[in-house]
Amino acid sequence: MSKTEVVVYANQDLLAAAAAARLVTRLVDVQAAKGSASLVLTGGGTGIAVLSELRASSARDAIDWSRLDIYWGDERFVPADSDERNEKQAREALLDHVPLDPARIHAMAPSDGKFGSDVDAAAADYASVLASQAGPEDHGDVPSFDIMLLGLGGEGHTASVFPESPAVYENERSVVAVRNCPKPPPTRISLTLPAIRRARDVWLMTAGEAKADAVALALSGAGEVQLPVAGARGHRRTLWLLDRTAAGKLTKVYQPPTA
Ligand SMILES: O=C(O)[C@H](O)[C@@H](O)[C@H](O)[C@H](O)COP(=O)(O)O
Repeated sequence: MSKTEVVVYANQDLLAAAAAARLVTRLVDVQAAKGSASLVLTGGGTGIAVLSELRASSARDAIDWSRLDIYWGDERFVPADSDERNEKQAREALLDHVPLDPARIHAMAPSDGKFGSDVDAAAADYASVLASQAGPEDHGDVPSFDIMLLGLGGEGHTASVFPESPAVYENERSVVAVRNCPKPPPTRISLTLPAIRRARDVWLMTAGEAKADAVALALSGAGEVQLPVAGARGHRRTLWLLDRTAAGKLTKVYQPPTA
């Protein structure tokens, strides 16, 4: 039975630093247990800030970078060298500064890659990459990711799955193309909620008052069609890492000690 935990930090900087520290601990434990680990990255300010904090951490090299598989939960369908690309931001924040095995960095295709402007082909290709990485123990065509990092929007999107969008109704495919996305840029590639739920741990990381309603609704049982982040659950654990403002509308159960 999956469990949900909520941890509230005083501010966004502390949230990012603490999430990075948690990543070191969890990835080291997973690698000690099974030799390798898999981490799914997210775009967005908080997600990239966590990677920057991980790069700066004095404990970061306790992780065996050569045995870490990197994936993305979503990607903006833009040219490879665009500053809007999640992969480029992640490389600048962390990936290009640690000794990862390049063959274990599984990026989604850019709009100037081998599929050109065909975002559907690029999404289908990533689905096949996931299928190729899944093993018999995964019982399907998506790996059981050890940790999936996700952000969320004020209206409840996560990855690039937006409320009432075609992606939120997708129950067959693991990866879809997203068009006319309310958050620019408009064309993206995203894991679907069923694929997100293949993760052992889902870590939802967000800060700011603008997210408080979505956080409170998601933690009080909102439906995933209207609030996709409510459907982002790990099959082992769902961990919400928040700053005080994003947690501002939660019940007292989740409020940090007043001291
Ligand atoms: O590619 C993206 O834009 C992200 O995957 C998106 O889901 C992001 O995580 C949220 O919109 C939160 O972004 P902020 O942390 O910047 O609020």
